[in-house]
Amino acid sequence: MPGLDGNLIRQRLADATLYLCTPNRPDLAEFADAALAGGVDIIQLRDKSLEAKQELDALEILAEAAERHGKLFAVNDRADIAHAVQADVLHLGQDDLPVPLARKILGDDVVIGRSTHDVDQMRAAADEPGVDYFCTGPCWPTPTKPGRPAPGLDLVRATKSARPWFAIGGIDLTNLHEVKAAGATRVVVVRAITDAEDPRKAAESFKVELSS
Ligand SMILES: Cc1ncc(COP(=O)(O)OP(=O)(O)O)c(N)n1
Ligand SMILES: Cc1ncsc1CCOP(=O)(O)O
Ligand SMILES: [Mg+2]
Repeated sequence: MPGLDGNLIRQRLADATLYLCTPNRPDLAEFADAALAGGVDIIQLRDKSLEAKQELDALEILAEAAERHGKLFAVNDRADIAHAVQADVLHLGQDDLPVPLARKILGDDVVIGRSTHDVDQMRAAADEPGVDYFCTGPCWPTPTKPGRPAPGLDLVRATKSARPWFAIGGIDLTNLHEVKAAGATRVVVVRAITDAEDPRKAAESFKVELSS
């Protein structure tokens, strides 16, 4: 299956407001379908426990689900795997592969995102060549990323960029209004959708709140 054209991926990124990271799970195909039907715009496999073959299998499921819904699928950390599966998006943290190296592997038709945790990193990601979007956070300490200190909403308030950027970390439907009031229009979530009894409804509720 050929990958999407880079312009189409960047158009979808420009329209994206809800980004979901999910671990692998036995019902991954049904879960991804529900989340994407509810309005998730980008779905990332984030699961450090997987062997490469398991990761490839899970990514195939996400790629097919994203294609069915006209949305984007993302690989975390690994440019080689992103290249192998023709991912739409690669997400890189501060301790991951440098962006220029990832670009060498992936070319220009893949969106690359960056994590940032303080004002200096945020400003660097806002200007760094080869970066398409970045994330700021955690907004609140979160068990999903243990040991990562939370810069909190101050970093969201400080963030200004022409590039798309997302707030991340501890965000749920009860505190989303605070994240929006701090200036974010796009969010990344994990537990708020992966732990939801009805992932489709949870995604729909996020989209309603993000569009108002
Ligand atoms: C969309 C998105 N934002 C942030 C992260 C976190 O990346 P990183 O800081 O490299 O931490 P790990 O996820 O690799 O543990 C992400 N994966 N996706
Ligand atoms: C991967 C990552 N990076 C910063 S916070 C975070 C996890 C966010 O997870 P949750 O939405 O469950 O708090
Ligand atoms: Mg990483």
